[in-house]
Amino acid sequence: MKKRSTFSWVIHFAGRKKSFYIGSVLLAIIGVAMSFIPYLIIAKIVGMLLSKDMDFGHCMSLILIMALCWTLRVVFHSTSTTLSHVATFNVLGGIRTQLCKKLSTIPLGSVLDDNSGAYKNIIVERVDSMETTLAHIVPEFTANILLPIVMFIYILALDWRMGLANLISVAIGLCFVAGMMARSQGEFEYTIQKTKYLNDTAVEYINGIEVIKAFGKTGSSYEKFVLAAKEGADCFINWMRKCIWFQAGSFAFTPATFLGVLPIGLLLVKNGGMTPEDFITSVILSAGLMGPLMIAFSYMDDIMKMQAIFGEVTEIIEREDMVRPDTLTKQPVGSDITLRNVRFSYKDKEILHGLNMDIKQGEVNAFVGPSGSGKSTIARLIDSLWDVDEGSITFGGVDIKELPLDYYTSKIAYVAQDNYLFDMSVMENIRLGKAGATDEEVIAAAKATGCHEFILGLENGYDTIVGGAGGHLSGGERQRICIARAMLKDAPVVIMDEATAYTDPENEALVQESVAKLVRGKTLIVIAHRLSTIIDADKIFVINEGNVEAEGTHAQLLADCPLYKNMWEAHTMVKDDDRVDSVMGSDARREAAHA
Ligand SMILES: Nc1ncnc2c1ncn2[C@@H]1O[C@H](COP(=O)(O)OP(=O)(O)OP(=O)(O)O)[C@@H](O)[C@H]1O
Repeated sequence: MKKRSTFSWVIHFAGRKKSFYIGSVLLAIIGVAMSFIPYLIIAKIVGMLLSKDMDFGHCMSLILIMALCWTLRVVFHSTSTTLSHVATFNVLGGIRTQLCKKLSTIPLGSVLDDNSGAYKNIIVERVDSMETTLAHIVPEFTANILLPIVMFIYILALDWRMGLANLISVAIGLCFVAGMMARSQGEFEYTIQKTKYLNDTAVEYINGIEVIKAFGKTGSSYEKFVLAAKEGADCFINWMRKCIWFQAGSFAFTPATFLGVLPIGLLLVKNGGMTPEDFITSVILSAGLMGPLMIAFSYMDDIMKMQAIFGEVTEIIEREDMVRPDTLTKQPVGSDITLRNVRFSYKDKEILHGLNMDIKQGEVNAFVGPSGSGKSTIARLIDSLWDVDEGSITFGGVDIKELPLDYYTSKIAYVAQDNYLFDMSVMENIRLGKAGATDEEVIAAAKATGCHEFILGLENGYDTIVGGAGGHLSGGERQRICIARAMLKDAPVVIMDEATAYTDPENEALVQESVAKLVRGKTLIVIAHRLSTIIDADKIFVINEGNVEAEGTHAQLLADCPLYKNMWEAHTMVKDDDRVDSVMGSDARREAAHA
């Protein structure tokens, strides 16, 4: 992809509001003209005074014109800033929309591999922090750069020597700037990096506060945050320490135009090379020359920060999308899923080593195997959350890479373990399964999965707002709402990551009941953690170290697959232990009651 400059990104994101930026620049230019006129008027009045040719009435009308110019300058400047703000909010909105869109088109792996705090930080805070710079830079920069240029050209036209005399202090100031740049090379990027790390750490700390408290890690996690804050402060102080004297030198000398203008001008007047009126005009204009430029230069830091943020934004935006066609060219027949010689790695570590699987339409399939063997990875590949590195996955005989993403995702409903519910009503959360579904359809899906009664029992029924990540509901309730959402989606294939949590018998029975209703007549792929739930499956795949070690029914595998047999024995033993525990528990209770 062609690399774009920050300017080109701004124009790109401004979309139809880019004309607002153009308008903002034009108004800023008119504002500059309004700022320039008063200087000429002052010079004119001083000239009249010197030539003893002063007409009071004329002077008063000039002063009125000056006042009008100042007023118009404020009007044009404010309008320019307003337009620029409107365009800027469009840019920020555009960036955020594109970032969010991008997160859904790049492989999920590349999103999950990154620190989640970093995404929040960039989408919310970093983008927001550009607002002031971006909104003010157009009018301010235009005015503060253009006005001195116009003034400088005017001085040159009056007397080119006076023009050049202005540059003496600028040259000295620039030497200090060059020294500053040389001393702080690399420091700026490092400071930005550390600040970003600090922000990410802060977001991560807040996100993980529940876990941190639960595991008593407040001290060590807080330490990480404190260390990041200290590093951030240290590198900033170090950077400032290196620059401060050079910065002070440049601030002191650059605006001191009188250092060159006064001696050279006086010499010219003395030798008859310039009239006193021109001298006065040049001095007045020179006095106002550098102030605006210094203001413009003070934006440099912000501009560099903005460029760094655009760098982070474009790094995400330019990531490679999952390659999928826009239109359906090959129509799948049925919904059989076939995996052939599938290989897959997370970064450099190969997890799946040439898998083959046949998942038949309408059957119940289970993936079982030791923890970390690759069950969830296979399910995510089937759900097209990642792309296979080698081999293929077909759906109804067509390679899923040849199917439009929208089409394919409409065929698969994924019920994950850690089901996410958005901070909105139960009704809206279920409706996410099918865009535009009516309330009746949502309620029908909830009834079909046996959730209707418990939803009606919530504080505001279907209008109950569930907190961020569904925090106001129990784990079992969250999962059942997600099952209702999947039901509404009505996809022919359901992938279910069986919950390992919330395994209390009552909830388990309710969830199982909901699942049974959800998958009637559909293909079910269940990642099973409790073998007792899948003994009736049509096909059980035993996954071990990224390979299919065996496949068959429960009875076949018990007879032929030692790994499955061991797992089953371990599972039934745990169940027996549970029973022993509960008996002992009731005995203990009885003893306690007697006591
Ligand atoms: N995003 C990731 N980046 C790097 N490695 C990963 C990632 N996700 C999973 N893995 C690794 O891939 C391997 C397979 O993980 P996977 O989650 O597929 O196993 P699983 O059989 O579903 O395990 P479990 O039963 O414990 O959920 C593990 O070694 C895991 O550490």
